Amino acid sequence: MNKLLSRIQRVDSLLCVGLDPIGEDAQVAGRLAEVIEQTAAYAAAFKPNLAFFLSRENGVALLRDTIQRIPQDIPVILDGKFGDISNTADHYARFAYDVVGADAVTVNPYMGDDAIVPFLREGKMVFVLAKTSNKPTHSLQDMALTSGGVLSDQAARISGKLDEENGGVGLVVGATQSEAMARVRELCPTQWFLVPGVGAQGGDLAATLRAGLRPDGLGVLINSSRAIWQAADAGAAAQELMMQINEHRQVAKIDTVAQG
Ligand SMILES: O=C(O)c1cc(=O)[nH]c(=O)n1[C@@H]1O[C@H](COP(=O)(O)O)[C@@H](O)[C@H]1O
Repeated sequence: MNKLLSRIQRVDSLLCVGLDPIGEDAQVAGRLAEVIEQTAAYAAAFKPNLAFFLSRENGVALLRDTIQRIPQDIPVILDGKFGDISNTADHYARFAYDVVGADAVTVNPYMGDDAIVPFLREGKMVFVLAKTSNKPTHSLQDMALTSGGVLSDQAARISGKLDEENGGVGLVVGATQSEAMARVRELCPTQWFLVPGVGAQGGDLAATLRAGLRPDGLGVLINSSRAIWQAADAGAAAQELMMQINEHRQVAKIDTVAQG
């Protein structure tokens, strides 16, 4: 959390650069190096997605090299959407933190809080999936609870409780879900949200930030993967998105002041 906060302050950015490498194995290492170099100045964090590495020969080595290439002061969120019994989760945590050197992970809360706890470590952060950006035909997250609200609210509450007890726990809320974003922000007023879904998935940046930003203009990390990776100039694409985010942060701050 400290690493994230100092990085955000240093570059005045809430942009998370997603690293979902697509393309031939032979070209991918070079493109990863290029994207990291061109976008680092605008990145509050990087988020490599594990699937895009595991689908290649020597994917774990490529992931480790990629994380090592990222400047030390920029947090790395390994997006593995891990979620298994605690004994197994402990091994995923060792992989993420000790083998490849990530600072944070994404975790699927379907199996409950004991699937999340093994990832809680001093100096590390965990982002728990709450309301994801996809729109499935058959959704679990939208299922009504007998106690009121929907299942994704329960994921938010679990993450809130773990954050209260341990610190370092945030949530994943999709940028395509601005209504849900507002509800999750009510349930979790102080936690950090990792927000994928702008760019290629068409999420509404303005609505997302209006609903998700905390009154201090922080609390949200906006991720973009394909839109940056596929850009002719990845640095320019990252800078442009960072600036758009900052404009909305200004407006949100002005609105907050106006509302008293
Ligand atoms: O946990 C995630 O990062 C995630 C959660 C979610 O709800 N939706 C979502 O798209 N993601 C990830 O965020 C990235 C989005 O990529 P783009 O749509 O290319 O920007 C991918 O790595 C997804 O796996």
